Amino acid sequence: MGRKSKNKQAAPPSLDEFQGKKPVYEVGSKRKRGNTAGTDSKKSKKPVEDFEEELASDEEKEGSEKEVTEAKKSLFDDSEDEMSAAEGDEFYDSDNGDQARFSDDSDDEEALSAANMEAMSMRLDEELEDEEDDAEAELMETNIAQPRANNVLPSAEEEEERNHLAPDVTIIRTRILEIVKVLEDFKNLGEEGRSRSDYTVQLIKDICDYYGYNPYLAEKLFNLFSPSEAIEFFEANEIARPVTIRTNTLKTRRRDLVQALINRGVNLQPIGTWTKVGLQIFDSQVPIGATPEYLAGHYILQAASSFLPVMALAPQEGERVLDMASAPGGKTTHIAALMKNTGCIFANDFSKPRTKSLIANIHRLGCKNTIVCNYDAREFPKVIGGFDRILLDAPCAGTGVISKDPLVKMNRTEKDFIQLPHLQKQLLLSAIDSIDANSKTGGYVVYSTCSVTVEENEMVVDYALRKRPNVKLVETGLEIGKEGFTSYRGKQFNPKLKLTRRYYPHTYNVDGFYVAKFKKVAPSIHDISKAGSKEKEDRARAEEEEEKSLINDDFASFDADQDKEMIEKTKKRQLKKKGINVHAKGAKAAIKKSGSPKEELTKEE
Ligand SMILES: C[S@@+](CC[C@H](N)C(=O)[O-])C[C@H]1O[C@@H](n2cnc3c(N)ncnc32)[C@H](O)[C@@H]1O
Repeated sequence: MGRKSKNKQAAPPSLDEFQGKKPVYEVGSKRKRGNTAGTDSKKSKKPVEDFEEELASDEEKEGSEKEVTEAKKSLFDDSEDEMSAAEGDEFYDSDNGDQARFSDDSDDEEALSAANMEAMSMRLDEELEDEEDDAEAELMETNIAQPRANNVLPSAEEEEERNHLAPDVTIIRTRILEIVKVLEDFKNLGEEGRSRSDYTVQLIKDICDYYGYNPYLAEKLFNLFSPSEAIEFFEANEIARPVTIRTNTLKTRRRDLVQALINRGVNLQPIGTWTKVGLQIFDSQVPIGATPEYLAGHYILQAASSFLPVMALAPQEGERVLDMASAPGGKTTHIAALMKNTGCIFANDFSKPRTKSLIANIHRLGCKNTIVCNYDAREFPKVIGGFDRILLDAPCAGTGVISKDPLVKMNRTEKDFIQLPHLQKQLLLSAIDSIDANSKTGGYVVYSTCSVTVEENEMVVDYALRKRPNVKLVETGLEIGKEGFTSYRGKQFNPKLKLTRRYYPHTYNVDGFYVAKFKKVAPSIHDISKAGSKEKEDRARAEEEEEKSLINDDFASFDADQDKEMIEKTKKRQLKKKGINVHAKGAKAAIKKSGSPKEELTKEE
């Protein structure tokens, strides 16, 4: 059961209603509009830039013409070149634009335009402040005499009885909120004879039932937060993030793009003061993925959080930069823009199909300093080294982009959180070894993921710091973001991990993300290593064995005896797809002999 099934039943109270607060944002409400991407929802908004004011006054003249209040417009053409990771393969990136849709806005809602956005935004902030004051007062009152929460947890008989019935999501929702309340004040509210873990176990079970997660992932994500923050996180994963675009400064200026899009009936606003190129789209009369400006490469549909790793990388003109896992190129093209098409970018990706969308984006956005390559990035620096800066936007479990790909909720298992971190660690070491420690302008590696788990983030970074003492963590230079963990569930990390940055959907209304920035301070023996991915794999296995961490044996090895049958079947299927008769004379031998048997067959036939 997932949360969607609940919609037909009576609406249960929200967490904020339950706690005496009003929600910070709601789908399709004015509140959501006021909640600019990348702006901490609890803080007041700063004024938008001057040019928006100019545009606003222009727009005022034609205000009524530009009212764009039609409900639910599907804004995007399924543009192939910004292929979503979910479509392509198991890896995630946060720029899955085609998932973004607008929700219905109520008819009586005042249309937001460049002319009134400032006023509306201020009004919303004022309302929010009032609501927060009321909520605080209410909470104070409630705190005076909180009764013990009896019968929050179901008795054994109730459980048994319920096993035969369809789950009632209203009951589950209410219980989730009650348990959160108890856990936040266990001493006073906990029922006698019940432990904290009794409540936690029931809460995680309810989270699985209500939001549709598998128990393993629900617990992993729950453990990242306090109980109430965890529910905010799960709630935020049910809501689409704002639709955002990045101005391609190789082709236009943001103010010109704003004017062009307003003329086409697009309601938009700068994302926040932390980016000079981002725009949030509220509503549009035209498909955002098919405007002439889009086709001319003046912008790219890109999640706001995807700007952050590139901003942290801060590439300079004339540098040599490697984007290790670059498809479909949202970040590569941003790097090219910051470098003003000078220097040289190596845009690498291991997936050949994904390099098609990478190449398409590079062409559309007019990047002229970029070379596309198709290596397993663990092969670096054997392929080429000596870079000034490297971005490793690593393949990850995608736990930061669940609102775009809800399948993550059920599909991610324990195995993923062993295999992916293992790959991420190897890739990060390769990145470090491929940097020129004597670079005059750089010497930096940025590691990022669109996942929020500690295994894929702090643990990977901590591992790299231990294995490569010739690097140190430095400030990311990013204005927003929470500090990385320096300890987690009894595990201590390098204290400098606090320099890394975490992003969550419920705090910044952006996709969940993680960013760490390293500076290489000295060369090391590994820099000249000619080891390829295979040797590195073996070495990493040996090292992890030593450290007694577990790596599943089936990771990266497909030639075990029990796999033989499967390998042959796959080969046959590939041959059939290519139109080759698998029953032809000699086909069997060719299948056995070769990984790419086409040539063999042609010869034999
Ligand atoms: C998070 S996505 C990258 C998104 C990209 N940076 C962007 O902004 O558009 C991760 C990418 O890693 C690639 N990948 C996975 N394993 C790899 C490896 N061993 N070497 C290089 N790339 C790899 C996947 O094909 C995928 O495109």
